Amino acid sequence: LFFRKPSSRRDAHGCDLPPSPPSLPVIGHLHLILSSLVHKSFQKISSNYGPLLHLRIFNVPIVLVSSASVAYDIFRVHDLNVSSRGSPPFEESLLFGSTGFISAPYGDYFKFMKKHLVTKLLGPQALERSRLIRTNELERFYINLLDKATKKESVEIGKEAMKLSNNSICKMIMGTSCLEEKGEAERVRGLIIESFYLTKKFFLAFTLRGLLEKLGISLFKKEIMGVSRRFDDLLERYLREHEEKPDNEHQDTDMIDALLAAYRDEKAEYKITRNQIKAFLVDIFIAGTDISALTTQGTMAEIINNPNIFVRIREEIDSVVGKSRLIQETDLPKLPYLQAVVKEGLRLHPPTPLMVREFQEGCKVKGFYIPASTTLVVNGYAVMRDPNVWEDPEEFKPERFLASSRLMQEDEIREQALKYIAFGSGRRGCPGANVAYIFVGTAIGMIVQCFDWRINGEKVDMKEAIGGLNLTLAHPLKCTPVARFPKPF
Ligand code: HEM
Repeated sequence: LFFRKPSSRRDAHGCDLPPSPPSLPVIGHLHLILSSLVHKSFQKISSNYGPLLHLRIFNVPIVLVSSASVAYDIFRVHDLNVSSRGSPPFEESLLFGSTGFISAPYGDYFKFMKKHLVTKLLGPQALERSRLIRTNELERFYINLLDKATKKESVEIGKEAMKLSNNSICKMIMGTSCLEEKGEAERVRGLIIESFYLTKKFFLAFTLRGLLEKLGISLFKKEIMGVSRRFDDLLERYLREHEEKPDNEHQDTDMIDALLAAYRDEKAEYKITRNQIKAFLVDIFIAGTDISALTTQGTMAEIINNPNIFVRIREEIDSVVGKSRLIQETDLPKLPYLQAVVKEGLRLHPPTPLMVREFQEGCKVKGFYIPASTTLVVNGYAVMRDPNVWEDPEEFKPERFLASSRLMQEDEIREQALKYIAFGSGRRGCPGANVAYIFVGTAIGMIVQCFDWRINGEKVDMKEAIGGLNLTLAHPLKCTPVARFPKPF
């Protein structure tokens, strides 16, 4: 009586919806994903029923994708159709609101902001301009660990790595001086941490927004607006300071200058609002800081559990960098094994295991019909552990990412590339991948180059948990550094 097969809905050409596991009345498939590790529940469903499924949570239709081959078909043929994420439930909030960048539909506002994001912050030339900021922050990270080593104190790798990425991003966006004087980076970090505690609630409100709107309920609005207001105070103060700088201090190369100029210019190519600038900054802080730190933590945990990998990274760094200076980001291209280790860390422990989009129009995928407004969930965790395309998918084997000598057809290369989907794909793929590789690569490089590590017990416990919406270790990695060199660099 309770389980029912979904009615087979078809399009005008007689095409079926993708297959669907048995569902319950009213709640649909909710009971199948109630565990705290939703990506694992999704992975289990797809290993039982297939890599392309149609699910329903209450009245919300979802298409779940769990293989490289289906992800390839979607991003190759339907990328534009899935380049929006659906409108968020809180219009006026800077945090998770509709003025944000991450939730913006693929259109003029999104393209305008993305152009500035790439040219002024995350593109290769912008990254070259801000290199000194990251070099100084890496040095600070090193000095801090050295201090802990002298005092024989343990550190939480995730927390320390978060300081590194947060300080770097804040300074890349907001400049060095104002931050150091007033401790603004600390304040931003506090707000980001609070935001992470709210992401799960936001996701629930987002998924059920249609139903909640009909019932006149605005779930979690008060808490989310509270954090939004505090972000607003901080960013408004910062924008005003930026506007009040004497003209000769404006270099006109920084992203905020360019956005404020567009805000003031009546004839700008896109007329942005002040709220849009602030919501955009909130999104960059949230997207860029904790996720890089979680990657550093997960990857370091694997390295500590695999001492032979630790030794091989150190040997590579010693042969390229030597023993008389600290690793720098310009060394990374000459350190292929270290890069492979970071990629393997992201494959096994993707901090954002689920990617959520929305089909704007009805379409066909692998011969199945997908109606317009269906939510798309790509389970990157399952794709990157798919036994059909990865050898020993559960093992930490960085060598798999070292250049292969086999020549592949262009299509095969793209399909193979989509089996590694840690940064998503297509127009809405992560624009921060390059800087993320720098943060994680230099952090891990320095940690291995300069310190040995002691842990409590034989092995790091790799049990997973979800913090906010991100995948993390259930027990934060705590270990004690032992300085390798008698004198600091
Ligand atoms: C290891 C670190 C990181 C990982 C694993 C990661 C992963 C991702 C993923 C999976 C997405 C969704 C992509 C999709 O829907 O296809 C995303 C989006 C995004 N990421 Fe990252 N990211 C990282 C670091 C960063 C950094 C450092 C920044 C910026 C400073 C950043 C900025 C963004 C932005 C703005 C978006 C939204 C893009 C859009 O909506 O078009 N990310 N990221």
